[in-house]
Amino acid sequence: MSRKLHARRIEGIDKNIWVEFSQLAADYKAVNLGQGFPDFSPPHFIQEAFCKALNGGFSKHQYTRAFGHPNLVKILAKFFSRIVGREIDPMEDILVSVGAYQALFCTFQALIDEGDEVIIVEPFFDCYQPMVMMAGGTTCLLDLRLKEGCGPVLSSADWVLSPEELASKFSPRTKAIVINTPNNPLGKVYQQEELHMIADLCIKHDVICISDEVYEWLTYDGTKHVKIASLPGMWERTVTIGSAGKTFSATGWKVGWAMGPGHILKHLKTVHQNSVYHCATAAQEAVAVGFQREYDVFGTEGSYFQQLPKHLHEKRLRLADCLKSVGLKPVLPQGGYFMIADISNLNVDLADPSTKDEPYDYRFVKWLIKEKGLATIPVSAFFSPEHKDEFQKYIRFCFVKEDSTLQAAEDILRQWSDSK
Ligand SMILES: Cc1ncc(COP(=O)(O)O)c(CNOCC(=O)O)c1O
Repeated sequence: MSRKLHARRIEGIDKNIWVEFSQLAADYKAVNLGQGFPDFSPPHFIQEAFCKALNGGFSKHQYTRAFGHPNLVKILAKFFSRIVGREIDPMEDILVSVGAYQALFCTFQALIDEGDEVIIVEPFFDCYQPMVMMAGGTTCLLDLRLKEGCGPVLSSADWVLSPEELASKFSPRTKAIVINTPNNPLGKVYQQEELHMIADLCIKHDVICISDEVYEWLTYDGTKHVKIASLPGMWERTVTIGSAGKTFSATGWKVGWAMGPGHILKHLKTVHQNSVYHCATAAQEAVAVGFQREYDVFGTEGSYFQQLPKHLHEKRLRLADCLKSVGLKPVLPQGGYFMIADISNLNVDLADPSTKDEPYDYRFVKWLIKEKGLATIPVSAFFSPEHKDEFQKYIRFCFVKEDSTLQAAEDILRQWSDSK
């Protein structure tokens, strides 16, 4: 066929970090600290809820309400009304999606037009920029910067927004700003004053805030997660993105949601009903049961939302100690699943000719997979093409893994370090 096949909207966004590196990790049977998914099962109560749904009669095997299974949207509204301090309408203010990915896609497709600018804070979860481009928008990039006078052990809190630089990115063409807190890959948790700074500018310039909060329950050392939608004047202009996969360690179920005022959500629903239309009924029922349980035990030791961060806290410190012991410089995350580490101290002969034109961190990660059998993710993948070169000396480790997996990774790193 001689005619051009692909649509203009997908030009330049065909490469995907997850497709490339997950395949490489599988091909080399590497210990996988790469893609962000637990290598353990969801908690029993939600597995049992899924089994009960599957054996709960025909209706859980058939279509349910397009914008979200009634049991799920009702408990999501009830649960998060208590968090944001306002009444959330389950039928108007929530769209259940195929993971947070689809909630993000519906948001950009529904709200961004040709010529609209979207402010994205770097480093960012890689799909934001391609999704803005597919919607016809333009990205306006803003870097988190390492603040002056950081201590010897870096924390994600050391990366901050410049108030002046942030303000300078807002223009009459700015339609939205995307924030992700806790942040992937850095693990930064935006503090109240930073969120107020963003909120003030959104209100001043009449801009939508898209707040990706999929790691909302995973904060450490007493760090508090604040929902920007709960700040004065922000509910009306914020789309909050959530993920049952990250909330209940069930990434394969692909249940997520967008939450916000009905006058915005109605447009996301238009995209949803003209694309995916519907999410898995049984999985939604199981997530609804999970949230009802968590509603009943919220804030107590029995809550999974308390237990998981406690469980991951130890893993996070153990990984940081291991990385430091082999000459890497970890950045301790305030939240999330991931820890980045500076690899600039390591002199490795990256002789593989097949990767010579790739960024240094890509080449290093491929070498680590192929030669040492350990999978991680290059952090320049979380930067725009325009800024990739400035951030090629970090790699990302995922620590939401069984202790045996972390031990296997440590053994590889220590053997390598001893042999240098
Ligand atoms: C910030 C963020 N938003 C959204 C999502 C997607 O969430 P869901 O799985 O619910 O679609 C993810 C999942 N990331 O997983 C890939 C990785 O970083 O290793 C995410 O990190």
